Amino acid sequence: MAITVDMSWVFDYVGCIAVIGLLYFVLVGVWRLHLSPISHTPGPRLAAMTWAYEFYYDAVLGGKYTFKIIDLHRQYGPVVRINPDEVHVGDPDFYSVLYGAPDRRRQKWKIYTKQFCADESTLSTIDHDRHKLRRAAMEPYFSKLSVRRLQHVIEERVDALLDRFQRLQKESLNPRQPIDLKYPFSAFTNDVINEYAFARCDHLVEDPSFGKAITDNLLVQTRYGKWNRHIDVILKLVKILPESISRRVIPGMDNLLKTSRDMHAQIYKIKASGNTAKWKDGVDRATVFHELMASNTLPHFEKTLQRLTQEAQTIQRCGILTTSRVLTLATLHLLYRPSALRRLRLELIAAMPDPHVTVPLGELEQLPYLRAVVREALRLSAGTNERLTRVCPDEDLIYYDSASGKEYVIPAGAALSMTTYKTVMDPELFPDPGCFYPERWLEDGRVQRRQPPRQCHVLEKYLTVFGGGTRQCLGLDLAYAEIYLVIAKLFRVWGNGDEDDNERPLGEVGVIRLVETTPRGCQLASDSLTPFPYRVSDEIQVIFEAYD
Ligand code: HEM
Repeated sequence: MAITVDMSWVFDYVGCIAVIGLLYFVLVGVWRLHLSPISHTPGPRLAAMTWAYEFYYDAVLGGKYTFKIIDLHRQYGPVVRINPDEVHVGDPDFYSVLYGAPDRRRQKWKIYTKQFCADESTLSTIDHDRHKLRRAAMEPYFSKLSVRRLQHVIEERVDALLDRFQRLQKESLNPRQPIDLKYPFSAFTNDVINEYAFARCDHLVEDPSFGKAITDNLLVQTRYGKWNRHIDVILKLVKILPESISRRVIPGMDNLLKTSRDMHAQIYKIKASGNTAKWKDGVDRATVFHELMASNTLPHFEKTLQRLTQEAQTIQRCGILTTSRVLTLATLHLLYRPSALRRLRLELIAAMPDPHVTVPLGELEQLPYLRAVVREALRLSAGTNERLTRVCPDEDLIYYDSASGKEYVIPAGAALSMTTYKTVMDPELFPDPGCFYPERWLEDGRVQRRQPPRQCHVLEKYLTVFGGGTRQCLGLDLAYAEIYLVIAKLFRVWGNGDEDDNERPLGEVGVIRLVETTPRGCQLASDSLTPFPYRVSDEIQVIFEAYD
């Protein structure tokens, strides 16, 4: 006799769950489209209804949402809703309103900070007052004054880098083998941040591959930021797996964990030696963590090992690829535009007649063309090329669109963002935005003959690559110091083969040749917090030909 099992209850349950699910999605959709405090903002309905819209551009297409947002502004105007909870403003003049003066409270947004995977760091701190407290304790260490006082620390690494460039051909089995510039420059910025902030040096500049694996791992890690923003649970799960497994699941994970362990051990040592004779032992100057531990303003609960390890990791991560990208772009564009390089070198030779004599940073920063080159390289790097999101907890922000006469009120508590890449690539502000024209930063600068000169001090306010307001980059002065010192010293002694042999300036050591690389090939292909495109074709290949 056949036994029949009544399965109808299973179908009843499934049907019930499906109806509840459908109802939930309908209600969420109605809320997002019609009832949410930002429902009046223009934008694609799909983006307003579901996160899948952004996820598609971020994850499926791979870092394309910034470019899509720029398109959306063309279609919908200066204010666009880009996901269920966030509004994006495309007007560069709104920057100071959004990021605010020091007395305006600005919070970060949880969904934005998830990508840093370091919730307790200053960078990820959501609350305005807590951020202020954490930042104030570190600020003196990264101030302009401190950076100038430690110029010799940075300069020692610049000299090591230049030394290495001179030896490259002799060290290589194939002297015609080009190198990808991002590796030596990332090795340099890595060494500097470790020396400057932690009084330790891994000597990546002297490493045969310039610490290639470490840079590659950092690049891979920047990609996880996007995924983590959407589905952070995956990384959380991977982190609790045994390391032998997690390193196989996620490439670059072993480096992330190793850095975290190293930092942890280093901070543990400092903490353990507090109030003992060993405090500051083994370092020739107090590190930022000695200062943080000793800080009277930072309460005890802010000095935990876990928090300070996250702080150390973000300082390191923030300072390496960003600055290295600017150095790489400056070198590429100067080699590609001989007239700009010639003008820069004339200025450097006059300012540094003996290339071995140290020129104070303050003097280098006053050289007009060098200053213009640094600004233009920063502009082309776009800093972090993703939007920076803020929440204004206690004021509505009002945007008035003069073209349409419309006023948009963005209510307190809503997530609001702007993208520096959009500003620095705006042809209205920077004609021919993809091209390298340091001249636009000179007082009477004009990019093309037919264009009227623009006042460069007017442009300065649009160079927002370091962010703005209370959350502006903490390492700004350190980054400037690295960029000025490398570009000045590098191009003081290396040319591009433009001069006759008998015109060679005193101290010139060789020629840098660009190999099969064009600025067009190196334009931004995908957005991420760290401005490096990932495609292999974006390598910037050069050969250093040292004179005998
Ligand atoms: C050209 C190089 C650099 C660029 C373009 C850059 C850009 C930025 C930007 C845009 C932010 C704001 C992020 C946000 O609002 O969420 C930021 C924050 C930060 N940067 Fe940089 N950065 C650079 C170099 C450095 C260096 C060398 C350090 C090393 C100390 C550093 C450390 C930090 C830290 C700690 C923060 C968080 C500040 C805070 O939240 O108060 N950056 N950076």
